[in-house]
Amino acid sequence: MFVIDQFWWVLAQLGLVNKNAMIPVFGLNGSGVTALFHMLKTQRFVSLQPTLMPTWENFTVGNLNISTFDLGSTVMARRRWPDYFHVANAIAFLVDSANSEWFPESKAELDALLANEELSNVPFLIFGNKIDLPGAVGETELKHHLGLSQTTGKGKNHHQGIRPIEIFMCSVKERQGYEEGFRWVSQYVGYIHFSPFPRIS
Ligand SMILES: Nc1nc2c(ncn2[C@@H]2O[C@H](COP(=O)(O)OP(=O)(O)OP(=O)(O)O)[C@@H](O)[C@H]2O)c(=O)[nH]1
Ligand SMILES: [Mg+2]
Repeated sequence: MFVIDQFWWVLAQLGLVNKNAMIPVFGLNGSGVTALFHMLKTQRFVSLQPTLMPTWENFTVGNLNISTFDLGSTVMARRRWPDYFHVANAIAFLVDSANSEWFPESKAELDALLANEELSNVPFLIFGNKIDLPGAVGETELKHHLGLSQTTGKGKNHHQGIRPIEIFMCSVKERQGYEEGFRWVSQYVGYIHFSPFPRIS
């Protein structure tokens, strides 16, 4: 089994077969999670109501088949986020880069995720969304507000025993930036077996 896994992994790294990964996507209210999923599935940008019912979503970016959940971001929904940690091969976290008032709360939620032991080896893909809006901050400023002084780097990187973490500025509306983020994270993930089901608690 180990040899087959290694062989499959090499093919996947060469882009010859698709990888699968479970990547829960979190973010504060209105950061653009549902709009992102909608764009990835239908190539269309829509204005949406806040998510109230969790849904399970699937889409493909490059050679990565991504399974994920749209859980919403109400206080109740955020309490359920940890139920999905044990199935996560990576975490994506969206920040509305045009809503500076909410940067401290975004930082607090992101810090809590980064500090969670269950996620200690899980790569983090952070999106600074809505760069199309006039008030959006740039990458350096957003990194400062989120306390991300050192990130892994956007290229191909070697595992150095340190959790990969990187930020990608994007606009779901303008279809910019998010695919690069998923391509970056794809170098760290890709498993044949995973359970898509949340823990019952
Ligand atoms: N200008 C602009 N608006 C965006 C972008 N992405 C999302 N939006 C809009 O922002 C609003 C909130 O987006 P949603 O996708 O519903 O946000 P969400 O993260 O799912 O929010 P909750 O369901 O409340 O957790 C919607 O009206 C989207 O159309 C973007 O890149 N640019
Ligand atoms: Mg939503």
